[in-house]
Amino acid sequence: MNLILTTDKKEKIEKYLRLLISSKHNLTAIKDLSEAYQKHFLDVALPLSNILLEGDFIDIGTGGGVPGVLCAILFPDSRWTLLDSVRKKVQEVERFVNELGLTNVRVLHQRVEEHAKTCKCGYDGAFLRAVTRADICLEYAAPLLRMNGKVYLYKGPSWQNEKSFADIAAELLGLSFEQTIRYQLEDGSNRNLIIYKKIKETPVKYPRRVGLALKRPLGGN
Ligand SMILES: C[S@@+](CC[C@H](N)C(=O)[O-])C[C@H]1O[C@@H](n2cnc3c(N)ncnc32)[C@H](O)[C@@H]1O
Repeated sequence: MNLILTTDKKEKIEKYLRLLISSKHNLTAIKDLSEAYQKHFLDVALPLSNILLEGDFIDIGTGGGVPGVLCAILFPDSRWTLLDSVRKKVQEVERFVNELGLTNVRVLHQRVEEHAKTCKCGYDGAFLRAVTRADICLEYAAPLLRMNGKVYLYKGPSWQNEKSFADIAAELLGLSFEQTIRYQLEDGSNRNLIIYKKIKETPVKYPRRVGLALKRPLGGN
């Protein structure tokens, strides 16, 4: 991995993973630190080895804070909004952020469709891991990005089936497929970081009202 991990970052990553796996709110099925290191930390960090994240980013559907908390530790000069619609998750992530002393993170309890309506966003990047099908993720993310901003989707092998749906949605949303970064975890699982770039204004009708992206996905049913 090309990422340079200072002692301070290593300590924060371990502290965060310990907080995550010991939370009484069941934010992850993983309860073992070395497994959390592999399946949460390395899953997030490996594909970012040659990427420098600078600017304003959003982690949509952050759950227990993955990937947002880890990215905020790895890239301290970037600013992160961690968003989730489930209050108890957001409160728990807020606690983690305070315990870690991260000053480049804000945590929001909101549905992403509502966030798009209430903020004049202009994020440089939107990250989504394990949220929903790729075309729905793109509808959530595109309206929040500035021009040339990027969507980063963490996907497993399901990506092969999702790509055709995602490409239909991308065309409607003003996004262009940029790159797939393929990587493998120690247990042999194949992973992908999929990157789309905003090349045109997203029509103002997106995202559609709450729930519609899921009910009638742009890529079709
Ligand atoms: C399976 S969890 C994944 C959490 C984390 N990203 C990870 O990789 O461990 C999906 C999360 O997305 C959130 N979510 C789903 N739809 C959402 C929406 N429309 N707005 C905000 N959060 C949403 C859920 O509440 C849930 O916490």
